[in-house]
Amino acid sequence: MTAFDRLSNISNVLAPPASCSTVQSEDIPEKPYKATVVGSGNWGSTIAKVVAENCIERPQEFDQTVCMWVFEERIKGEKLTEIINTRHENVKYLPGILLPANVVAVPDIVEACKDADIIIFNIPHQFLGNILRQLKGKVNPNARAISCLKGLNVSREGCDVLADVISRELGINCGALSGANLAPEVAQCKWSETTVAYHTPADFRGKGKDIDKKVLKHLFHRPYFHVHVIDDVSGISLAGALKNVVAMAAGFVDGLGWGNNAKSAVMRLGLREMIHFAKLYFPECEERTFTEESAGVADLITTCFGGRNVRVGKYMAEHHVPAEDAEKVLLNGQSCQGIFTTKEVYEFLSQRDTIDEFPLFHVTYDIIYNGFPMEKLPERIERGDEKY
Ligand SMILES: NC(=O)C1=CN([C@@H]2O[C@H](COP(=O)(O)OP(=O)(O)OC[C@H]3O[C@@H](n4cnc5c(N)ncnc54)[C@H](O)[C@@H]3O)[C@@H](O)[C@H]2O)C=CC1
Ligand SMILES: O=C(CO)COP(=O)(O)O
Repeated sequence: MTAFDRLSNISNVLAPPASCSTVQSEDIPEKPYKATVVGSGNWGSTIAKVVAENCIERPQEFDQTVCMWVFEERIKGEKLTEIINTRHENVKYLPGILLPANVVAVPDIVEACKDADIIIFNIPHQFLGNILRQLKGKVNPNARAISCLKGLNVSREGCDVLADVISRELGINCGALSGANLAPEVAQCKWSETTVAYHTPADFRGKGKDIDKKVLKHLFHRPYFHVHVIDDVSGISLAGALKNVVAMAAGFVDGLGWGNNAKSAVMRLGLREMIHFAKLYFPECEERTFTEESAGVADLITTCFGGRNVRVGKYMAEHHVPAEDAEKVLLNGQSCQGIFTTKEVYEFLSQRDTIDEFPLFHVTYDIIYNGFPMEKLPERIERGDEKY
């Protein structure tokens, strides 16, 4: 039985009571929008859960089935897709959380996306290029996308936010979702906020026919997951990527036992470098995205206190091991994006000859990749901080 054979059974089981629906007539589209999630890691599975809950509550607005593309692997001999579709739990990447039965795990990326009106990308960013190559020319040309990825694309040509890479490669408009959202907390329905950013495209087909900001709010907002929708796609994307570099440095401070004041200093300078980076290379960004949105300062704080990046940095300091080893020991297959982003940011700033304007990003790179002693971090950031 394929994943799709199961869909009709599932939607029968899930037909919601009429009282569940809070949809107003103006929100009802010509045909319910179909959402697909690409990715099934810690955050991918959590966002699939959030979206699937909303699809159940809004049957006139959204198709009842949410396909979730799963990078297939075997867990004790069983396929992960089969486990998800029968037990409704992602036992590897989001253990202990029951996924709604309308989340259907699909191992074939093209099949998962083929009828989607909205494709939500949620994978570690080192895998994005390969995914887009497989999807190119195969998605509905009228589809829209949202990137939940936190990372950057750096090449010889420059630096792009990932929403722009998705738009360019697939020819579909792409916004972003980013915020102070540690997945295990959101998955347990603990209250949090997030930021969604979306530009209505020039070829917008009209209300009821196309995704707009209100549809996105309905798709992602939950009583425990408060969505604020803005325009600044580049701003929330950069903030989500760059805070991972700062969190690695915050982890070094934790591991060295230097205390809260030192960690706050690193976070302060980190926020300053994040904003400086945005102003220099993405002038369309708004500074207040960094200082006022969940995707800005709040995400920096939560990641530096409870995220995987800070834990990896701390482990490196405590055990004197390379970042990749710490990632393997701590994360059971999950990914620490700060390791890649630190390198990508360093390479981009070096190409542009501006690395000296970013002493925290620079020393974090030197610690992870060049064996620079982390105890000397203050010397590097004190000196650099006075330059601008
Ligand atoms: N976990 C979290 O708390 C949050 C994560 N994010 C961001 O969301 C994005 C996705 O992160 P997570 O879902 O947490 O992923 P994760 O860190 O749990 O990564 C594991 C995922 O990578 C997949 N994978 C492994 N090898 C692969 C391959 N060769 N090709 C394709 N996929 C492969 C695995 O199947 C699994 O789904 C990242 O950019 C992350 O920074 C954003 C907010 C919160
Ligand atoms: O982005 C996140 C929280 O918003 C998750 O951060 P980590 O990847 O460090 O766990």
